Amino acid sequence: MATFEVTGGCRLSGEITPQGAKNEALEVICAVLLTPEKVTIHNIPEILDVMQLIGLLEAMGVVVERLGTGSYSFQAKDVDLCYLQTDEFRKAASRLRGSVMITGPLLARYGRAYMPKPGGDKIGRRRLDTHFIGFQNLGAEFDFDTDRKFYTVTAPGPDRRLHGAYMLLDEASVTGTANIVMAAVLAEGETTIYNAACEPYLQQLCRMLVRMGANISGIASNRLTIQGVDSLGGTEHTMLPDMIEVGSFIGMAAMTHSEITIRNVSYGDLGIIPQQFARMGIRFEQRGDDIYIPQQDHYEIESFIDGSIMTIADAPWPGLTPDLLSVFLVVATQAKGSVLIHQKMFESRLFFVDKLIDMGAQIILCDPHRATVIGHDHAIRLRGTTMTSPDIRAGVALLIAAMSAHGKSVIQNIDQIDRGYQNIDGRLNALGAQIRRID
Ligand SMILES: CC(=O)N[C@H]1[C@@H](OP(=O)(O)OP(=O)(O)OC[C@H]2O[C@@H](n3ccc(=O)[nH]c3=O)[C@H](O)[C@@H]2O)O[C@H](CO)[C@@H](O)[C@@H]1O
Ligand SMILES: C=C(OP(=O)(O)O)C(=O)O
Repeated sequence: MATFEVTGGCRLSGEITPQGAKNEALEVICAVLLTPEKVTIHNIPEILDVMQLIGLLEAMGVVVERLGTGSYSFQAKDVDLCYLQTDEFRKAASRLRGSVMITGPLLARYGRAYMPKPGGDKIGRRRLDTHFIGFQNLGAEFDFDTDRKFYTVTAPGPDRRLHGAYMLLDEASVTGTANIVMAAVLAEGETTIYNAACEPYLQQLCRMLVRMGANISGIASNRLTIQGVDSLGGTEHTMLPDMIEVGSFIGMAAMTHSEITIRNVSYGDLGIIPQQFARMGIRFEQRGDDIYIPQQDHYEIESFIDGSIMTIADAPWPGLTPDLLSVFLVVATQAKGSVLIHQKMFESRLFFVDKLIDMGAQIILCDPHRATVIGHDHAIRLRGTTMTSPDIRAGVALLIAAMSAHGKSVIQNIDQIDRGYQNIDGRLNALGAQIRRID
């Protein structure tokens, strides 16, 4: 089990550029299955989850070429659907969440798809109803083998083609919307998806599909209308920077009293994230497309206008992404003031606070969804300790805690961090951190 040994108390300085967005990568890479033509994608983060998805596509027969760092071409001329019924596929696909998005494209193009229960973070129940009810709305038949935890979907009729439909999703599921959009672009007729997720990565997916020949309107809204087409062609696509990485670096700079510049953040696509950090009292400046964070000794959490304690809660885009709440929580441990962190979407994502409490943080876990943090205002430093990363974002929150702490910390199970952050130790050490990877 790979481990980080972190020497706390080092201030960072300099510039850092965010990697391409993990969650966009998982969507757009699955979309290459929609066409026999070549699709070239730039700014792909070469992180564990993404490399596993690329490996999965290769095993399915997609010809993948690495053109340079983060640039790949994909050509899905002949896809081996039989591979999808092998144990090897089952094991590989169940290692990551994003693999679920091969279902929509395969169903659209070949009229059938198979999928094991996908992996991803163990952060509570992660149902897939939205995906499969969406496919059923398009006419597909669906079967779930409860013993093997295996899903099968089949398009209707002898021509095995999906049919456009109106649907109101019961929740704005990100991967669910991506899957249904990818199924609908090749369906016959018009599909309307209301209560669609509309975060920037979905917008990017839709724009890429339009360049491939799809007909989608309403992009960036929660109501997408898709006129099905007979086939799609190749394209070239450049991915956005990862907003979760940007947010993680802002929090890290504040916690470690560091002065850093985060380059090329695509500020307009960060939504409410900068505003939320500002409400935590963290100062920063937008400089062109960069974010400059000055060294600051204190940051004070605002109260609401009526004087009540601030709540930071997640919500579907344009609300605050749930993937940053662990970072907000750890940053609050050294703020002046108190905050309630309310993780509405996932029910098992806050248990890592036990580790922070061991380190000396003042946190009350109210229930699985809510934690109250009373900040130390840097009067008391966290103490280094040994901990295990339970999920990708808790992992990075623990890394931030360790970097700010007094003494050495050991973080085990850092595969969880590597799932989403590329060469995080190398990039942070270049700014002055002391993180040692022990294999
Ligand atoms: C590979 C990928 O892209 N993963 C992201 C994707 O996962 P994923 O697409 O799996 O997450 P979903 O959007 O489906 O839902 C996440 C959770 O939130 C709940 N939910 C969702 C929508 C809603 O309106 N109300 C609600 O309660 C769901 O029941 C589920 O438990 O989106 C999540 C939510 O932004 C992120 O945490 C994940 O990083
Ligand atoms: C929950 C996350 O990832 P996944 O959906 O891939 O498990 C995340 O990126 O924070």
